[in-house]
Amino acid sequence: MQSRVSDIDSHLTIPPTDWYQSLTAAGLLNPAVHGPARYWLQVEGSFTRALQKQCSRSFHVEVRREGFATPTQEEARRLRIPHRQHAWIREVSLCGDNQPWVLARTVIPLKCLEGEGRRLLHLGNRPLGAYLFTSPHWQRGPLETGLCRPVIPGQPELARRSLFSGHNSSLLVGEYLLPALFQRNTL
Ligand SMILES: C=C(O[C@@H]1C=C(C(=O)O)C=C[C@H]1O)C(=O)O
Repeated sequence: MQSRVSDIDSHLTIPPTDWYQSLTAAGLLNPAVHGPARYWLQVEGSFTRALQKQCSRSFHVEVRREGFATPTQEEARRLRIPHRQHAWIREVSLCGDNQPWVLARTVIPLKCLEGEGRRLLHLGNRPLGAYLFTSPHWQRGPLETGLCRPVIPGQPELARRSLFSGHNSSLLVGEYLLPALFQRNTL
């Protein structure tokens, strides 16, 4: 997988994360989910759109790592694909007003890349949400809440994730909230 991550911003990497079926379940272990991040853990519709609404100047997507790689065992299980099967894995920063607000990791199984799904290989800095929410094929499943275990100071502590299901395949989108997003006191 090609990486564009430098040492300077290594805190902008995704820590190991435990996933819970609901915000309430995660809240029993970490009440921070009910704090200022709560809105972002639950907001429906396109996350990109929700972030764009919060920007005063600009929004952009920065690709950090992208390529064929092996998902984690837990991701493979969630996607119901064989453990060692490669998938297209895309990791990006979603930046508001030139600051990283969210890290996103999307695992796209081979089956999703067939036919018009090939476009997913060439998104570059265009947000995935623009593709998923303008195509009638994709349906979002329920949101899970993630509690991260940061290993480097500044890494995200809270996350959300959901499956998007297409014709006969699903992809998995995880969004990891950086404190810069919800410590801005604007919501
Ligand atoms: C899934 C969406 O797409 C967003 C864009 C992403 C990307 O470009 O890789 C990743 C995660 C998302 O937050 C969305 O807007 O809801």
